[in-house]
Amino acid sequence: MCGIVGIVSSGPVNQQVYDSLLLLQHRGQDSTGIATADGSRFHIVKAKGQVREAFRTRDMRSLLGNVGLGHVRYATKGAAGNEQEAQPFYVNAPYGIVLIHNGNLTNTRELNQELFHIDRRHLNTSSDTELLLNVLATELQGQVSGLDLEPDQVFDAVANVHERIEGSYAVISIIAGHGLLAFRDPFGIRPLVLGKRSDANALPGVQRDEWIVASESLVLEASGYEVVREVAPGEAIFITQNGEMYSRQCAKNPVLVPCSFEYVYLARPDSVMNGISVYEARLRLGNRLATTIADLTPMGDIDVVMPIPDSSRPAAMQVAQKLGVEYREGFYKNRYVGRTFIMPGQAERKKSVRQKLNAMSTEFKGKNILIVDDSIVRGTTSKEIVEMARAAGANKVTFTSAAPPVRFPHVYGINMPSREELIAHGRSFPEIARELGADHLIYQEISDMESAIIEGSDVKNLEMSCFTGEYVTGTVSPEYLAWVEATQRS
Ligand SMILES: O=P(O)(O)OC[C@H]1O[C@H](OP(=O)(O)OP(=O)(O)O)[C@H](O)[C@@H]1O
Ligand SMILES: NC(=O)CC[C@H](N)C(=O)O
Ligand SMILES: [Mg+2]
Repeated sequence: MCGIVGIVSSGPVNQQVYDSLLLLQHRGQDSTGIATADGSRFHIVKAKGQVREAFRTRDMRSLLGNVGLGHVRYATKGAAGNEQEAQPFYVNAPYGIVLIHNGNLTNTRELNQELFHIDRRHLNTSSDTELLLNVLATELQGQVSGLDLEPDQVFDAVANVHERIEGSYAVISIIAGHGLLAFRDPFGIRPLVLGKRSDANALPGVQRDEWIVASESLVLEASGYEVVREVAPGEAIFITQNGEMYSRQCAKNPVLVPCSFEYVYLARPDSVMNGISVYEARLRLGNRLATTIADLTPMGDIDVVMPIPDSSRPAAMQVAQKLGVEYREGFYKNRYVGRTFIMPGQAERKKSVRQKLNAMSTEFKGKNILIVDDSIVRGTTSKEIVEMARAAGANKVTFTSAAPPVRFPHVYGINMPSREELIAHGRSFPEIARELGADHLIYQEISDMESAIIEGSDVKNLEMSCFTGEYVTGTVSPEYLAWVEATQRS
């Protein structure tokens, strides 16, 4: 999923980009990077790890310039621990371009061939973002003849990029000496929001705006930007170094199909995405789940409802309220351990669940516990949690998930490439419950998840492939999925 941000100001942007990345840390913990443009000169710092540990004071001092972008990575293509694949990526022609990307391309094999055999471009990593940058550079090269660059030339290049690449992509890029470019794939699978505020650095008497594009609206809110709007699916925004903003629809048949998993787990609850408050969507997911639970479980069987911190809290609160059962927090969370699902490697994820959560026996002894999590993917968290609840003296453990069973690989920016690792793949509900060690297991229905998320909004469809096996981009074939399964590690 990754977190991305780009800013155009008339003063230095390094601290603003850094602060924004801290707010997006929940979207990626593998590596991080910032690029700034000082006139036509780029300054780039990227490193493994999280924002606070990656950037030193001397790095920040080197990041000069009034246009900047930043990235926190959760790897989906290439290796998580590889510094070479940390973003941003850079190419020197035309003009000099740096680029960051949230999403995952699904035609990388074809692009690799095209870029090498036709465009004569060399790629030095297995990152799909490096491919994307080189496609953009090739298409931009095709549009320009001199040193000048018109917004329409940039938009024509993006239109060609849309024709060539497939998958999900929210992209921010700086074209040296010209400005900041941002665009979103024709399905708007990954989020991107545009904001502005009056530029306090502007020269006396000059009125200009400072612009920001970011993965989540909370970044804008926290820094005093007003939300202008979401970047539309297929749309490109170009903001010159002087703060003039241009936009154009660059895709032929754009249609909004945003990722359902953003609402279930990825995004921060205080963000609004595509007009939907993530927090409210999670409350509604809890309401719907409560109805399913009430249909399937005799109420006398539950003494307390418990969330698994952090992401399931809003849903669990609603489940408790709707069922009229007490809400208790029995798992204490160590705030210094990050999100376990986005850590690379199963051994680390498993170890971290124990480091992160501890069961307080006073809340469990002799009780029938209904546990609510936002989702069960590999079952890493739920297996450990059930064991911990039992060790803490729980009588019966009912495990519930505010999302439906995850049965299919995700190829649009969440690293779950193989079916085998998904606990719900090829298993019936009783079999999954047995695997988890739970007495009962209840999942949200797919249609309830969809309605809960989009209720009251203009969004008509959601990208739900990991629940349904239906992929919105046409070329995701069984052969492609088998190739991903065979070649990608999670
Ligand atoms: O079945 P699994 O493979 O374990 O994946 C699902 C779990 O991972 C996530 O938690 P995470 O610790 O990443 O983040 P959170 O603190 O936001 O809940 C999610 O909230 C579930 O608890
Ligand atoms: N999760 C993401 O958005 C990943 C971006 C890109 N595919 C990478 O692996 O670096
Ligand atoms: Mg969790």
